[in-house]
Amino acid sequence: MIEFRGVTKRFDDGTIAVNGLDLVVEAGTITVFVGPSGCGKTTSLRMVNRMIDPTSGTVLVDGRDVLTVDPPKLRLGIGYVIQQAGLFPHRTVLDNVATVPLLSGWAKSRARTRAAELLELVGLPAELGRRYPVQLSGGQQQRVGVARALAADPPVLLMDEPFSAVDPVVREGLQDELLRLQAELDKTIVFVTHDIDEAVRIGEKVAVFREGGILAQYAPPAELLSRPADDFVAGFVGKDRGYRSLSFVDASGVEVGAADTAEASAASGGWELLVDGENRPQGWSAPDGAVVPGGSLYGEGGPIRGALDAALSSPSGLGVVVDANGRFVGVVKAHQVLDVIESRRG
Ligand SMILES: Nc1ncnc2c1ncn2[C@@H]1O[C@H](COP(=O)(O)OP(=O)(O)OP(=O)(O)O)[C@@H](O)[C@H]1O
Repeated sequence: MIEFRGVTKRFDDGTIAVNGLDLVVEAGTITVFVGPSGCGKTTSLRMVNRMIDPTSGTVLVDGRDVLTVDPPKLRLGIGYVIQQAGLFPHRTVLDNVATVPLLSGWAKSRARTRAAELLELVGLPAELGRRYPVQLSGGQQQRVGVARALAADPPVLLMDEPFSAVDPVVREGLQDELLRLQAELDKTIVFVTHDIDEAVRIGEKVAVFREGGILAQYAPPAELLSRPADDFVAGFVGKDRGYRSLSFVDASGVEVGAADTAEASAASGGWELLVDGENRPQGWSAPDGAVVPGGSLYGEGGPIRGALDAALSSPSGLGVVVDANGRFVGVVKAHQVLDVIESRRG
């Protein structure tokens, strides 16, 4: 657990970067610090591993005031990942990952074996270990940065805009990878970003900072979207928040209709779903016989947002529901989904 108690940071030039921060990061969770530029996210993060010390107040890691722990010792238990990975350019990927174990006194062969395991853990092929950082893509470098931070198996991981230098598609892949890793490793992670979509996607709790280093709201993502504390947070979480909040609502109660393609056709004014030999949707046949691409597919059991999107994006107006193997299960209509949302308003 990480705890900020009345933490303020005033730099020598008088800038107040963090102002009276009170916040608890629960062990084994991903907490995201988000907010506009200059609102104190990085300063708050760096007070955890003592790259910056507070002017007043206390930061505790597992109940210990960090000011009572020697910084090098403290940092052995706290992995740190930064934007563009911050890898050592003249060391191979494997040696980059082995850095911390070597610093902790491990024998070289053991450190390298561990480094190889970590590359596998973050989804990189072993042969990349022999390359130098410049010979990797941005996304691969970020994975190496994560592997390096995990090398000493620290209980705490600090991540400062780790994925912001890569394009949106790679970024989403890295976010998924982080969520997968976290399900396995159960670290206490603090993740800084200025991207609210990234924050609500990966955070179990999200701290929204405002200018002047003030905490505006600290809540689970669903609550931020459905009940922003004030106009600043509402503005920051942005447009479409009603729709986006459906990402956190389950779809129980939405009836999936007509599990066969012929019936789907009857219900849709001549539109017919096309499936392959494995019953996987391939698009629609329009009433005039033209073949058109399908809309988004809704994976059974997913959040209700996916069901609504499938219906809205389908050329026939029938959202296509598939099982975990991508096989056709049935169809949903937008009004059915909306009826369920309405009925839950209570
Ligand atoms: N060493 C320093 N001396 C003086 N002011 C500083 C120093 N470091 C940061 N600041 C100021 O403190 C404030 C908070 O900075 P910080 O880097 O924590 O913000 P941030 O929210 O992480 O911003 P960004 O998203 O742009 O990285 C800013 O106004 C910044 O200019």
